[in-house]
Amino acid sequence: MNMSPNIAPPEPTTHPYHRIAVIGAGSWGTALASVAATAGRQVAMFARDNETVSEINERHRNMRYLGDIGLPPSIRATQDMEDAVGACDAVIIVVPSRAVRSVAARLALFIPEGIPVAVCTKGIEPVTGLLMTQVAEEELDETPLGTISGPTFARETALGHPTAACVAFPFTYADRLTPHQSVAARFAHSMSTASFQTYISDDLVGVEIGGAVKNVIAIACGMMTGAGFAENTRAALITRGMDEMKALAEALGGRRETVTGLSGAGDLTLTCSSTTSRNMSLGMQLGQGTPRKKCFEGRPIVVEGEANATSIMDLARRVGVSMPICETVNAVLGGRAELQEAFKNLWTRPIEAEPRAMDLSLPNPVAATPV
Ligand SMILES: NC(=O)C1=CN([C@@H]2O[C@H](COP(=O)(O)OP(=O)(O)OC[C@H]3O[C@@H](n4cnc5c(N)ncnc54)[C@H](OP(=O)(O)O)[C@@H]3O)[C@@H](O)[C@H]2O)C=CC1
Ligand SMILES: O=C(CO)COP(=O)(O)O
Repeated sequence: MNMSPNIAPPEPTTHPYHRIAVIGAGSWGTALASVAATAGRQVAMFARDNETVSEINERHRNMRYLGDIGLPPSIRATQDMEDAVGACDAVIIVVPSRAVRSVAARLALFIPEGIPVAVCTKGIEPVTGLLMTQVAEEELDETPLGTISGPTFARETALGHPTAACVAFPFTYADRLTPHQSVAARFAHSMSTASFQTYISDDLVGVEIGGAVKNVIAIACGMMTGAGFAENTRAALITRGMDEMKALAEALGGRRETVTGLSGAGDLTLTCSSTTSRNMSLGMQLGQGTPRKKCFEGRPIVVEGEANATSIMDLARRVGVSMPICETVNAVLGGRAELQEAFKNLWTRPIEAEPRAMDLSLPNPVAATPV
């Protein structure tokens, strides 16, 4: 269990990381590279696609992702991961959850010792139930690992719309004595611009659980909207979804209040109310009856809530946390429940305490009501 945070914001004496490598040149990787370059950092991006590398270096655009947004010309792209990380002071991994382990394993071959890595992917690994930084830790050993997470649509971030995110790294004993010199503070300082506001946290578990679970709740909100339920229903799903996130974070050693911050409540607010969210959008299409194969017009889009619903539920069961909304989404996605019926069933569950500390163990009142 994390103790009280005792953390302080960056000070003028906080030294940023000057050279940042970004591994992954999709929409969020491109937006984060743009933030870092705007903050004055030297940025090297690793992209596996040759055309993307040429476009970024020559036209200062990433046509496949965010193609209409100009990028800072100082960003350098390369297809060679060793070249990207060779002279860096800090690394950002930003690939889909299914690729984090293989990317971290490859990075381990080149990364200089002691260089901090922020894993900005949102998910839980299938089978192992590990958070994304824990997956990276298995491959990168002693590397300091953390994340940057919050309500941050890539496109809006890259366009410079005011955005806020939490930079989370575990605190060492020394960090508690000089918090402004912590990895979290230095990373936050490195990524701060006039439109990208950073906050710091030492509760990596709380921040990562917020980022991973909100995607499933966003699918739930999309499903119920698409299926014709109304605003009361969405507000209930967001609020009770946050309760599920808090309970899981706490069971894993995180803090409940972290989940009320940018990475939990903030990201839920964003993604549960906008079809810019791929998770909300997938849910909405499914709720409207679109077959999965036809969603997004058949294009392969990264939808982390779909990719991680089962691993999140497996993890929740393992640590004994009840997550009825996530369970409903997982059952519908897996074809084990009919969407309308499954969401209606959420409203006939036994009465529970809010917050869930107290066990009321009351029967299902709907089932008990005489007809
Ligand atoms: N987009 C957003 O607004 C935000 C996204 N995130 C999170 O960031 C993560 C990435 O999402 P996002 O950037 O949107 O996804 P995208 O689909 O936009 O991009 C994914 C990128 O990862 C690359 N990639 C995939 N597999 C590998 C691999 N094995 N090795 C190297 N590169 C690989 C892809 O390369 P290629 O193009 O060659 O396939 C692509 O550049 C997700 O976990 C998401 O939840 C977090 C906050 C905001
Ligand atoms: O995580 C995100 C914003 O914070 C992006 O959400 P989607 O993956 O649902 O588009």
